[in-house]
Amino acid sequence: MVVILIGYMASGKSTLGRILAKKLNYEFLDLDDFIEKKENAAVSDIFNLKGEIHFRALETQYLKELLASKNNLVLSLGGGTPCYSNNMETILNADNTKSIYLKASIPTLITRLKNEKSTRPLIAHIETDDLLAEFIGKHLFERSQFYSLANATITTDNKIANDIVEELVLQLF
Ligand SMILES: Nc1ncnc2c1ncn2[C@@H]1O[C@H](COP(=O)(O)OP(=O)(O)OP(=O)(O)O)[C@@H](O)[C@H]1O
Ligand SMILES: O=C(O)C1=C[C@@H](O)[C@@H](O)[C@H](O)C1
Ligand SMILES: [Mg+2]
Repeated sequence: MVVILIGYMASGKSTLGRILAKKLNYEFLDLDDFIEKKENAAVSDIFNLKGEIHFRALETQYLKELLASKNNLVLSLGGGTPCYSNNMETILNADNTKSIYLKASIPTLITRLKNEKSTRPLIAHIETDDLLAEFIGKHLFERSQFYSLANATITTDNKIANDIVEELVLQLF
């Protein structure tokens, strides 16, 4: 099986994906990290030097490659992956694949992202906390239509990572 973790920036995809993979004895890949290795460049540099459209094309290309070639894999997507190039359709139609939306509330995301803006090119330039909060609210609203297509949704607010992973396992088997 390929388990795909979906969610907004800072929803916990990378953190929880790593723990889940260990528990299942599956390989773990983070799509952002995979792109960085393949392209030998940081995601923020790809955005800044070649533009978001180029990044989205790479993201779709590597997502398809991984879905076609891997099994026993936990794959954490980038925050925007489900929202471009019919990627959600690709994921839902892939064989032996289960997608899970890690749903975090706006206040939780704001708290986390305030401290972690610099590595995330879509928000790195937002200067004040108020503007960041406004951006996240609107952006999450636009993206929720894609995220909520996942096979299952798990709310993550006020839960410790290990408990969320227990819930994830219950959704899978
Ligand atoms: N359940 C949790 N409780 C508290 N903090 C958490 C939890 N899950 C993740 N975090 C923290 O939230 C931050 C974001 O987590 P993580 O990097 O895993 O998110 P992500 O979804 O992979 O983000 P991105 O899409 O930007 O790669 C990290 O500092 C992580 O330690
Ligand atoms: O939410 C997004 O669109 C992004 C999230 C990150 O995981 C990276 O894929 C990149 O910074 C874009
Ligand atoms: Mg991540």
